Amino acid sequence: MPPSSPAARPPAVGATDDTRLWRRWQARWQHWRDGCLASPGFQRWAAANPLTRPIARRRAQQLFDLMAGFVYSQVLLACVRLRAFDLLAAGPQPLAALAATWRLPEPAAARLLDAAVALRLLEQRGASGYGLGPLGAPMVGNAGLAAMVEHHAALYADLHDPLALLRRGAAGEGRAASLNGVNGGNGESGPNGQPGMQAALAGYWPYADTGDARGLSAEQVAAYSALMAASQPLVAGEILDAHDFSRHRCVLDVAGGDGSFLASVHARHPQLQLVLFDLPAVVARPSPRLPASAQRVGGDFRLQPLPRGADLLTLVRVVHDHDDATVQALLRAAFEALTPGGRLLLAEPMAGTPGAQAMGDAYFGLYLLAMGRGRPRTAGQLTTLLQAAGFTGVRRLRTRLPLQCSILVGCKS
Ligand SMILES: CC(C)=CCC/C(C)=C/CC/C(C)=C/C=C/C(C)=C/C=C/C=C(C)/C=C/C=C(C)/C=C/C=C(C)/C=C/CC(C)(C)O
Ligand SMILES: C[S@@+](CC[C@H](N)C(=O)[O-])C[C@H]1O[C@@H](n2cnc3c(N)ncnc32)[C@H](O)[C@@H]1O
Repeated sequence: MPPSSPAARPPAVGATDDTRLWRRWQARWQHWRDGCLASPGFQRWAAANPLTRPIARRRAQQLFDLMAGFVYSQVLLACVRLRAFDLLAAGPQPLAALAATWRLPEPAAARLLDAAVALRLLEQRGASGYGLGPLGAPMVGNAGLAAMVEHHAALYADLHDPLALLRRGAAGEGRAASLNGVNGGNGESGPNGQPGMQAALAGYWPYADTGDARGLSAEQVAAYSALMAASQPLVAGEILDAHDFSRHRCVLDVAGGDGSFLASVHARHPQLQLVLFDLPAVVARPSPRLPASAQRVGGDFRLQPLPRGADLLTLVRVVHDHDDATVQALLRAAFEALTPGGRLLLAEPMAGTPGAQAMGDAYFGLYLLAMGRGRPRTAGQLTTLLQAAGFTGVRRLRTRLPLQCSILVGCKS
């Protein structure tokens, strides 16, 4: 039994005899079950037995999908690069036409199209050729999803050697844990804590490993700011539907990127005063949808106080980028900046989200490791951090697609 499994841990102080007995039985059952599932004989029997066969087939398929997932991702990437979904939005097209448009030999185009059909991204439409599939149709015109798929090239490169990534990441975490102040890095070491070590995703998000991020140039923030602006519609609608913004007077969006979220707030609630806070190079980016009346403040929230006076402060896809010490300081600064009775709204994908567990600890766990800082947190862990900063009445708001973001709201009472 692995030492970290709950059954192997010593019973908590005060555990009753019943609890100890229950844990012992649980451990025995788990040991027996693991032995069965690992045994080729049991696997053969379960696949042959009509009662257990559906379970055996489903498990085999799930394991195969885990092994082959990286291939599926590249099929999706090829479709995105060829703009296959937007192209087929107008209607199905025959193989010859698609191959000509893409300047691919017909057999190569057929290979890709058949792969996309098998993955339900596309559908075979008889004599008409190929049309959209149920998983390809939501990609039509969705610049945010297309940009997400494209930028995964950096993560894919870092995951090439997962153990090397984990070892570099562990070195970075050790260093972060030894820091006392709120200043994340000292600027001397490379991404992931190794001097001179260059990692693709850490280079894409340069603020993650920079002591004073105010010096980042327009060029350094361009790619990630464009990705965040393109993908912002995935979350803005969820947040605006979940929380009643009309009860507020002034919204401060901290680390709000180029103002895309505030622009969506403005489109629904034009009466609200808006303040955008982000790194100087980010707030300087043009954002045509943001009204001229919106105030733009450039700075590093680890090094300077936040603008005061808002009665709603939003942190959208921000906190998971940072280690606990930085988050604690940021939440305290947010508490200070809000007017009495003001609200803090924190929105991001959260670990342990029912039905989307893989998104939290698997996808964002490794994503943020490759990025060089931060970790996915559960709603419970975030609630504890919010309460420690002084917020009361912290509650989770319902969102339609928790895969994309979950929301917590707390009050400065
Ligand atoms: C017959 C008919 C018409 C219907 C019957 C059946 C029916 C009701 C079907 C429903 C069809 C439907 C409405 C489908 C909708 C699909 C949707 C909305 C799909 C959405 C997918 C969203 C995805 C895949 C989101 C992915 C998000 C990702 C990968 C986000 C990554 C975020 C990152 C990397 C953030 C980075 C920031 C940092 C650095 C961590 O701070
Ligand atoms: C993942 S992006 C999210 C942007 C935006 N909230 C959204 O959801 O589209 C994180 C943002 O935090 C900003 N940021 C990171 N570290 C910061 C710091 N120390 N001070 C101010 N902004 C920072 C980045 O520039 C970036 O715009």
